[in-house]
Amino acid sequence: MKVTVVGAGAVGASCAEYIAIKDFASEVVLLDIKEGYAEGKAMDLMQTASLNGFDTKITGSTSDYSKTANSDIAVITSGIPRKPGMTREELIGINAGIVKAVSSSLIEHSPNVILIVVSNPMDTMTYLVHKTTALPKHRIIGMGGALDSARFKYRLAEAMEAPISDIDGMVIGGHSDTGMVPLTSHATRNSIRVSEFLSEDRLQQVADDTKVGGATLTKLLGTSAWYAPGAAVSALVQAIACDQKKLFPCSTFLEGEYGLNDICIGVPVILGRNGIEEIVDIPLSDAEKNKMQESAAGVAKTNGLLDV
Ligand SMILES: NC(=O)C1=CN([C@@H]2O[C@H](COP(=O)(O)OP(=O)(O)OC[C@H]3O[C@@H](n4cnc5c(N)ncnc54)[C@H](O)[C@@H]3O)[C@@H](O)[C@H]2O)C=CC1
Ligand SMILES: O=C([O-])CC(=O)C(=O)O
Repeated sequence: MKVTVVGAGAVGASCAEYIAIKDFASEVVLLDIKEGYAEGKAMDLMQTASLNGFDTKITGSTSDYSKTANSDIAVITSGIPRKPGMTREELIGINAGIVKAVSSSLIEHSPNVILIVVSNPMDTMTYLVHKTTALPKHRIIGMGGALDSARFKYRLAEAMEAPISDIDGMVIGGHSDTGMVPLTSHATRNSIRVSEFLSEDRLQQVADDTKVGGATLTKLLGTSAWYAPGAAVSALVQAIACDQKKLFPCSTFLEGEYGLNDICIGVPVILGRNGIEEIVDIPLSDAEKNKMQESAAGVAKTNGLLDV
């Protein structure tokens, strides 16, 4: 199993590290445009192998896509992150050109690749890849919901003073400060609805904190987060590589599911060796349906800024 990660910055390197530590891939190639940067990150990570007990071979490349040839999975993290006070949508001007060029180079060298798009604004970047490449839709996956759901579970556990392993919950919708739809009515603590433990106001606070999870960290760090994003990407890569058939919310091209068309947005999907093996269309309450429609309208507005 060969995995390429484009962008050896904060998220790309974290993602490569988690993939290596889980030891399910034979090879990880890190690629960046900064001269020597990916090679340096790869060497540094390889020097953790004997300490962390993995055999995954990590190599680096400066813009040489021949090194990525025949990748089974490729992750696109190349592009700029936001600074405090910015929205993800403001990154579109620079990141769209990068994501378009990178996806085309990846596919040229790995025609059977499954692409995972991370660069922001992620739903629009996923749509861009859908519109500008000939890849079938099940091989274009946007990562956002897995991260947002992890943050949702963190906030729920915090509010209930419960261990995170007790909590289950999911966030669908657009990966944006306003567009996320945390499914509070479906969230549970060991199969008991979280509304049994938390007041309506506290649950609303959890949902609000979840939606601005990325912005909160950006304010604290001066740039956006990388540990949880890297871990979320590695979980998707592992689900595909190991054919786990796991359910994650991912951004995928919709054709009528959730009443939406011609858009990539976060919905529950099953991930296995073929990429997105099924879109799971779950029943939503009227309030959740409305939030999903509003979220889609926001993503569509950003998509309208693309030149496709
Ligand atoms: N979807 C999600 O849930 C998340 C998305 N992100 C996004 O991921 C992206 C990366 O974030 P960070 O790693 O923190 O940024 P970073 O600045 O640390 O790393 C980005 C890397 O991309 C490289 N790069 C730029 N243009 C390139 C090109 N054409 N080819 C190859 N490499 C290129 C840069 O040299 C840099 O090393 C940002 O757009 C950020 O908003 C970050 C966290 C979560
Ligand atoms: O907040 C950002 O800009 C990066 C990101 O998507 C996240 O951490 O959720």
